[in-house]
Amino acid sequence: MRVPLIAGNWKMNKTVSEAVAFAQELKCLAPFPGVEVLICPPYPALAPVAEVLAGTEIALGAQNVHWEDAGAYTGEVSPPMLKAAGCRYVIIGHSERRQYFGETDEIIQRKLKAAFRHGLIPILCVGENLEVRERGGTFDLIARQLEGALSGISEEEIGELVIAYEPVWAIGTGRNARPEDAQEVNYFIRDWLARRYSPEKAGSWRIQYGGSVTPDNAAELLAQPDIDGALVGGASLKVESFAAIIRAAAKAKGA
Ligand SMILES: O=C[C@H](O)COP(=O)(O)O
Repeated sequence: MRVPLIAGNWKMNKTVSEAVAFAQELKCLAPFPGVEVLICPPYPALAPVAEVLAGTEIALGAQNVHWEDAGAYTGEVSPPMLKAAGCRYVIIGHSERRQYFGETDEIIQRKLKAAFRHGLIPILCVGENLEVRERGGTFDLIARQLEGALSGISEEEIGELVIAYEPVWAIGTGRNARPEDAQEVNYFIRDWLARRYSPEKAGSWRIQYGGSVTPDNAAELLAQPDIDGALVGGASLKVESFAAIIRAAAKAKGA
C-alpha cells in the first residue's frame, strides 16, 4: 500500500518568519493519518523550519540541489548541506528549473545520483508542454525525460524515488489535467519504471500529480489508482488550502 505524499513546493515565496509561522500553524493540525506531508521552503528557511517541525511527522525538502558535495560553485547548495539542514526530500528537474535555468537531462541525472548517494529522496519532475500534448507526443516525451534522467542509474544505486508528473501547461494556470488523463500518464510512468527496474517494485513507486491542484479538484485527482499524492504550488502557500488538500488525499485513499 503506497502512502500518498502531499508536498508543498513554495517556489520563491515566503521569508524566514513567514515560513516559520506557516510551519507552526501546520504543526498544530498534525498528525495527518494515512498521508505523508512535506513542505519545501526556499533555502534560507530550511533550518529554521526544521526546528519547528522537529518531533513531528511533517517532512522537509528542498527545491533544488547541486551535484557536488562542496567546492567553488557560487550560489549553489550541496546534498550534505541539505541533510544537515534537516531535509529528507529534494525536488529535482522541476520544469521551471529546466525552462529558466537551463537544466538538461544530464544535469538532472547528476543531481539524482548525488541525492541517492547522500540518502535524500528525490522528487523527479517530468511533464509535457501544451504543444507536445496537442500533437500527441506526451508519452514519447515522458519516456525521453525518464530515460535521460535515469539511464545511468542502476538498480543498486537507486534508492527511494518519487516521480511527479507535472504537465507544464497545468502549472500555475488554474487548468489542471483531467483526472483520467493524469492517471493514464502516471500508469505509463509506473509501467516504464517496472520495465527499467524490478517488476516486483512496480507497486511501490510513488507517482504524484502536480499542476493547479486545489482543494476543489484534489479529491478527484487523488482518487485515481496511480496518483499517489500531489506536488502543490500556489495552493500550498496558505495553511487552510494546503490542509484541505491533505484531508482530501486521506479521504480519497480511504485513510
Ligand atoms: O511544484 C509545483 C507545481 O509546479 C505546481 O504548481 P501550481 O500548483 O501552482 O500549479
